[in-house]
Amino acid sequence: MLDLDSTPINANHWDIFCVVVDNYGDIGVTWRLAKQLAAEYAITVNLWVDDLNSFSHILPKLDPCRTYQTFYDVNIIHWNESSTEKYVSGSCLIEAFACEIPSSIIQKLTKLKQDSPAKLPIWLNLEYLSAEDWVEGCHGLPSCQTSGLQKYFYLPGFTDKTGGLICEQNLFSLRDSWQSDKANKLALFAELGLSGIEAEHRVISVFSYETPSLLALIQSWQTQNDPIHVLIPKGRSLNSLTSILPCSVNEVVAGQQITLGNVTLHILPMTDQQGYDRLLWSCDFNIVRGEDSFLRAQWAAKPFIWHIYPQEDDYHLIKLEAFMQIYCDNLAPDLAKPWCELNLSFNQGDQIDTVNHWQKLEFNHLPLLQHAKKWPMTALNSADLASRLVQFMKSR
Ligand SMILES: Cc1cn([C@H]2C[C@H](O)[C@@H](COP(=O)(O)OP(=O)(O)O[C@H]3O[C@@H](C)[C@H](O)[C@@H](O)[C@H]3O)O2)c(=O)[nH]c1=O
Repeated sequence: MLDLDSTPINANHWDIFCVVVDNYGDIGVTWRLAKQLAAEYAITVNLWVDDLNSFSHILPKLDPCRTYQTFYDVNIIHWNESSTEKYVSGSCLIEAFACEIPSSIIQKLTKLKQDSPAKLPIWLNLEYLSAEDWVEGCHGLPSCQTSGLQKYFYLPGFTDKTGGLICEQNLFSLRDSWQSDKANKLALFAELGLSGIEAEHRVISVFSYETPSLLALIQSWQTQNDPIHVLIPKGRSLNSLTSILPCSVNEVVAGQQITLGNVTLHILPMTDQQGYDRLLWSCDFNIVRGEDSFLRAQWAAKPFIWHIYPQEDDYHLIKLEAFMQIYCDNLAPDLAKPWCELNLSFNQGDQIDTVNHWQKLEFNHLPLLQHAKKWPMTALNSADLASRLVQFMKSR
């Protein structure tokens, strides 16, 4: 067991601080990054997280009652007042998504700046992913704090002037080898306890927020000729389906199977991130949300709908437009149009348009799939986030 009192801390270690605002995205992104830095760059990473209960949904082996534990060579520390008192500075300090590090740490850093400035860690604020144009101009900018310390803005993004996208070096080869054999997906479905799925059946995963569009889509699939399996982890998507569930949402259990005409809803347990990646690789279409599942759906090389995290004054629709524009850059207009309209209407909760655009796209499934296969290399734009981050650190 890791214990900061007894463990010698390598002065080159990195600290990543994460506040779980809601759901799993904040911890999802920082956990991916921490694992990759440890595995590919042999960096000792301390991941400080304020809510281990949420974290345990995507890392089932995590014990929410323990302050220090290590998985995949990442030191996971429950961030609270007493644990942060033991903070020892390393070479990099990442505040994820503008979560504010405690004043006790700022005081330590301020003192370090006076006593031995060369030992100050590079302090970064890792921002949310956006495809908007302004990201290039703000990525890497320094910001002087009232404490006199300097912090940099690190902005992920899709172009070479941004901080890049999280993607492990071997991810695409693992995905390709998984997808090259249909037996893999069938084995995964069996492992998850899903029955009745045959190799040629259409399988769609759903990890969305609440929206009437989801209900409309599932109702439209019910009347189709071919079987469709909808895989839904227990969570927020189900709140939109109360009118078609045989019981209340609270009574729904993982493993449950609900038949609605030609549609079978399979309720899934949450799995770890690796399991979720495999699920995305195994489905024909994925409905995803937030930030991390949105990116992983792109890496899965399958067509998807992005249910973007709603923001005030519909700002999220601007972010959605920005992404759709780059995603459709090399896509034929007669395909790009219905795909964008499907995403927009799904996000706006427009039931009629969502179903109409879905139906238009169905006939174009193959070209959309071909585009989805090409997209990951285009999006990655020569270097992933972790490698750009390591370069960024070297250049400071
Ligand atoms: C369904 C499932 C997801 N996951 C993981 C994948 C992701 O890492 C994580 C989900 O995170 P996201 O897709 O980002 O969606 P999200 O909606 O959960 O998270 C967020 O979105 C951000 C944009 C907001 O700022 C956050 O505050 C947060 O709300 O859960 C699993 O590991 N196993 C599973 O079974």
